[in-house]
Amino acid sequence: MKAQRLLTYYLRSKAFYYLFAILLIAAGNVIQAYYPKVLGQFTDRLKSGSITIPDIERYGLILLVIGLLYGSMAGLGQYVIMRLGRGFELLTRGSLFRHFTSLSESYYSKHGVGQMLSYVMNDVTSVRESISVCLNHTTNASILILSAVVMMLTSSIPPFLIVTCVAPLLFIPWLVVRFGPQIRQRSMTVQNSLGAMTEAAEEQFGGIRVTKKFAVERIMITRFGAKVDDIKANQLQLVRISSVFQALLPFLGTLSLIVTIAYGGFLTMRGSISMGSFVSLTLYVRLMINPLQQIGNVINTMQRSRASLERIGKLLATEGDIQEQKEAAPLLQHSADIHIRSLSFRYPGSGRDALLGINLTIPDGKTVGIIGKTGSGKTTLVKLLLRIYDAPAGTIYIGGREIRTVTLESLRGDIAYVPQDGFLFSTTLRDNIAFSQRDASLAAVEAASKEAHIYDSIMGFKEGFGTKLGERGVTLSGGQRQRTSLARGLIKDAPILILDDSVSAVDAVTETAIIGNIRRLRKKKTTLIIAHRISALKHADEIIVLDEGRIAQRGTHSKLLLEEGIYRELYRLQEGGAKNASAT
Ligand SMILES: Nc1ncnc2c1ncn2[C@@H]1O[C@H](COP(=O)(O)OP(=O)(O)OP(=O)(O)O)[C@@H](O)[C@H]1O
Repeated sequence: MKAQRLLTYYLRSKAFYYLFAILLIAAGNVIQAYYPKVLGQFTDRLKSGSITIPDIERYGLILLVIGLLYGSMAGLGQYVIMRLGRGFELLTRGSLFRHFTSLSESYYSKHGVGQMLSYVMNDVTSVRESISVCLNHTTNASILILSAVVMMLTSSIPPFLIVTCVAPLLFIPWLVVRFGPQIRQRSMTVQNSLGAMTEAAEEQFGGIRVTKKFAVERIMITRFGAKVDDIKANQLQLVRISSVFQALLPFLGTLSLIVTIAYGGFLTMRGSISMGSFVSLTLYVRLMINPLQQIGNVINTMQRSRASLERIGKLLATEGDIQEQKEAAPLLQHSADIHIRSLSFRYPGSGRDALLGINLTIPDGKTVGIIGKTGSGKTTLVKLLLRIYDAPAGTIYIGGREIRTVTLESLRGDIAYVPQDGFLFSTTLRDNIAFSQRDASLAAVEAASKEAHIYDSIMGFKEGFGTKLGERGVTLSGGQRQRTSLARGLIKDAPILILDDSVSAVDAVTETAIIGNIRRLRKKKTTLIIAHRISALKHADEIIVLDEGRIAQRGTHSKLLLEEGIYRELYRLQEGGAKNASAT
């Protein structure tokens, strides 16, 4: 599993530091295990009446040194382990992010942003905590228990007494086998419900404006409340089983202590062992109760983190649907003509074809317009051109090359795609426009903004192109956002430009001006204009009318106006609307 490999790789690469930390903690605990011995000797001296004031000072000093050494060594060891844990967190988050960027749109359409955040936040934190807590507590506990056992065995306490006293602890492995898988299973359920809650939260926050406009806050609160209740129920189940498990381990320790006091006390009364041995034995057994609690903690945490590791592993094993061929070469730019041959496409899991039998040629340097009712397959065609989804083999060619045989970077680099609602990042307007051309000069950014008719709006902001968007910046209107996104596409000056309803949110006058600019700029460059308004594409060399995934009509604007069909009907409706509007 990839996640486990990531963990093993990290632990191996930092093995030296981990070893150093473990040694420090171990040494601290070995030193701490001396204190019952010191107290036992002190008790015997006290009881025999041979103790002097300098002896008391000496014993006090020894205990102080034990405390200081233990505190500093174990503390430093813990610090190193915690630091390394943070390093793992960083590495895993980076790997997950890189992996997310390699996944295809079909993954994102099925998994919400919230769920992805949950992997990056909850699961990674859970694994990080487990590394730190497990190493820390395991070292602490095992060394302390081992030291206690060794010290007991090397003391004057009879071995049969030691074995009897620690016998209840032999049930620990049984408890681990009994409870471990259940804790892991329930942790998995909790992590899944946490993911669902983060996803719901992300969706609710994203849609908060719509919620408010429709005054359905109560419904949204109820829906979100249901997710929270789900987590609560799952977490309570986990807490219940974890608590029982964690309580049983120290309970076994308490049983040991009871046996020690009863049996050890009996032997002391009979004079079989000294009072000092009895005190030491009691302290040793008591010393083991805390480590036992820690072991319980470790096992709990480990089971939880195994659940998270499994989730991360599954995610890392998911591969993007769109894979680049090993022998893929860059798209040659001799010619930017597009050929589509008998293309039919159906989305994975969908019951109907989004495109059916499409044959289309866009000669190099020509402009083609695509119009059609909503849902007729216009955007699907673009997604296939960009390989957001894979079209069947042998159906799409650019510059004479089947698009599956070219590198994704060159394919997407040679196409400037301007969607209807291009996402703008929370950064400056300049950075948003120069998104794919990071080194573009301010003059180039300004020129693209002028072509997209957004320049004046930007200059109206106090900080011009340095204006920040998003949470701490300005909020653009729908039309301003669209034109900023258009400027981002135009600055790319790519061999192929695709406008997907990219001027739908601007007024008719601005649209005419923008289309005029695009015609001038793209005179000898391949351009695909998708629009609902005929005015945006009537100048195209060829216009395709899509209807339910098929090409219903094709031709120039004037030819299509002469034909009976969807185009003429649309023209009649749109022109009629425009005339009515101008008449009123
Ligand atoms: N990811 C998807 N999974 C399944 N079906 C999809 C997916 N995306 C689109 N579709 C379906 O494919 C068909 C064509 O959608 P497409 O987005 O291409 O239409 P469109 O012509 O661009 O519409 P609009 O003008 O509204 O943007 C529709 O029936 C739509 O429901």
